[in-house]
Amino acid sequence: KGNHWGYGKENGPDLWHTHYPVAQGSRQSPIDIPRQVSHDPSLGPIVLDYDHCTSISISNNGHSVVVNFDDTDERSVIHGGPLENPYRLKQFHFHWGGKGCDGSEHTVAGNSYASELHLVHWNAVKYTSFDHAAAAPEGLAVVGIFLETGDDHRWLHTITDAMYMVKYKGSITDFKGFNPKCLLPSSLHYWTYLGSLTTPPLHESVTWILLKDPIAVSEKQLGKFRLLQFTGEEEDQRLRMENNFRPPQPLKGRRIRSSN
Ligand SMILES: NS(=O)(=O)c1c(F)c(F)c(S(=O)(=O)CCO)c(N[C@H](c2ccccc2)[C@@H](O)c2ccccc2)c1F
Ligand SMILES: [Zn+2]
Repeated sequence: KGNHWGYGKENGPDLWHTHYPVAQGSRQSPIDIPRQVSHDPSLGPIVLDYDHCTSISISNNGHSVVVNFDDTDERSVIHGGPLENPYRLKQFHFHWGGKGCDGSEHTVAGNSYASELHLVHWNAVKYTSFDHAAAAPEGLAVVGIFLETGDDHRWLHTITDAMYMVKYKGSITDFKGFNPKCLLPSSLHYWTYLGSLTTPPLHESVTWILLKDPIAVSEKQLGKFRLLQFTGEEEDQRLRMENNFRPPQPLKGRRIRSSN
């Protein structure tokens, strides 16, 4: 109905181009990362400076579960790697599949992971607001981290425990003092390429930085993501939030670089 986009048959990724023509643009995300990627020795390490980061809330916006941060100053930024400026952390969210199915957005040599975490940052040096940055070519930097099923992730519990408070679309609750540094894998080796948001408005404004090493989370923890609903409490339809991922898009000649 209308241009309310989603992940269902009637409003899913294959239909987004009708309201968001950029969906068929030249730098869309996600993509498949091929087995062989050119190594660029000039690419320095990515630095995640989250020590004074301030999470504010956790919310269900009908598309994903989102942890929002206070981005009114340079408290939590990433810099280095392919980035010319520091970028401020604004929010992070996840994409995941159905029971026993993979749900990452990027794939590696054709293989999907169970889930993918996105840390969304914006360039507050060059742009005056997130919304301006979000529509500008160098405006956003999103760090992607793959989740694979394995042992329990000791810190992910804080997020999955809060999920029962934001089960329905439109719900939000306090979520202070969470530092996403605890969700990083041991190695910060990464792939980087120029792409887009993977949801409408699909702005081609993202420098993607994908960490090569996945983190392990348990099937039980992933199951808690699927207790979330796409729909609001007042709606009679109860749609379980799962498979909220866009499939890989054409590379269209883009170069993908690998850190050491
Ligand atoms: N995979 S992705 O990183 O491209 C992505 C998502 F997949 C995604 F689901 C979201 S979302 O906020 O959960 C719902 C869609 O707006 C955002 N959220 C964007 C956003 C909103 C507020 C703060 C940071 C990021 C997105 O909603 C957005 C971007 C630009 C302009 C308006 C909205 C997003 F950036
Ligand atoms: Zn995302």
